[in-house]
Amino acid sequence: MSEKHRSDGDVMIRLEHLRKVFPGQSEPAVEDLSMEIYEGEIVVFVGPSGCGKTTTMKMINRIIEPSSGRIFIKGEDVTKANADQLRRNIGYVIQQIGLFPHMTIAENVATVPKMLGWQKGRIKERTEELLELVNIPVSYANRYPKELSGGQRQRVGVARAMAADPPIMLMDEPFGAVDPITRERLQDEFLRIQDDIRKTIIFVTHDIDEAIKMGDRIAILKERSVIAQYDTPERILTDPASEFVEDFIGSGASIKRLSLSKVRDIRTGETPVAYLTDSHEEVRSKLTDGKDYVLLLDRERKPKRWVSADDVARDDVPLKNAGWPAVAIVEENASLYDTLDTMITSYRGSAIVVDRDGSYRGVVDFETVLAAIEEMRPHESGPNGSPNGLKTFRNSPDGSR
Ligand SMILES: Nc1ncnc2c1ncn2[C@@H]1O[C@H](COP(=O)(O)OP(=O)(O)OP(=O)(O)O)[C@@H](O)[C@H]1O
Repeated sequence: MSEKHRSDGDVMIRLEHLRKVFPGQSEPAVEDLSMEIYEGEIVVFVGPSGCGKTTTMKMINRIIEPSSGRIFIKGEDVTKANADQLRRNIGYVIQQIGLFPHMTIAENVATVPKMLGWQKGRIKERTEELLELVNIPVSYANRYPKELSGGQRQRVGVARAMAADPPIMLMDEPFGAVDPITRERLQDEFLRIQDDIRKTIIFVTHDIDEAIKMGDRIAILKERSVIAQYDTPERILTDPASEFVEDFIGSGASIKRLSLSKVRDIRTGETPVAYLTDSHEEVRSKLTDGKDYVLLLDRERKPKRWVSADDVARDDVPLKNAGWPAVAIVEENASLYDTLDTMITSYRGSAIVVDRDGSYRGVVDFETVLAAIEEMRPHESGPNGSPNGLKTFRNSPDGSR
């Protein structure tokens, strides 16, 4: 069950012809939405402002009552179920104003367990466990929300939503109100947590890049929550269903795809290597057959320095000072996007790939990455082909693009 992008999971949430017309409005906010959400997946709702994302999400926990249509959770029709009961099974994280300002961090996290009548000891234990999970020092338990940073408040919001261990979580722009660096960290942390907890999550965002990063599946919504495409990030990027989706993805679909591919999935190259403890003669012997550089490794095979023939010409310069430091290093699970970024800023235009322990595995250069991009392209020709390949992923049925 832990594999990403499964298509064979159990359906956790089924929405059938959901519709919402707010009182006094002539147009529906949500017109006729049907979809299935698989257990353990993160489904991201993304779409332009006012298209109905929040309304749709709030109908799932019935903060907003649907005008018509039905909601099933694990096959059970909950459209008319007791709404309080329902909400206990659904954690809810909202942007910014999520926390109760007059309650301490611990009290905020304990809201639902308290409502459920848990014993004090159990609540304390759970609160501490959750604060640890979301990276908040337990010593902050008695602080008030205003004494925390924006990122910390968001973490507490996530902890609170998870308190009673609900199988479903709704997250409405949960990381929207923090700076980009904190946001990225919160996203990474949350994905790490999700790897363990495997909740079924509906995640609302404006940001297509966040959707691509967080989603096992993405629902791109148009006005009135009409689904423009509901698919995996890969499929959305490689095969956008319409011009609307293409426009929503924006420019650089190929570049965005690079954030989904890992460097370990492509063929890495080799470079001559030697050890810092080797003799100069030994290092020089590797610089034959047109090889210009040798990568020097330490005893644990961690990359340390690049050297050329000139750098090792004199035996009196110790190898640990010869050449220049090897700094453009990426882990095998780095995305191609990050790898490319590292390569661009590196002196040699290549990156050294290491395993989790930091030991040398290989090198990648622009050619390797370009070859990988080439392989990602569908092998089609004709009117859809474009020389730079950047807009050719779309496989339109009418062959018009
Ligand atoms: N309580 C309400 N009463 C009347 N109209 C509402 C209400 N809540 C939302 N709407 C309208 O329903 C439509 C969808 O709003 P909703 O908040 O669901 O959109 P959204 O996609 O979440 O937007 P955003 O991304 O800007 O948060 C909008 O036109 C909005 O004005």
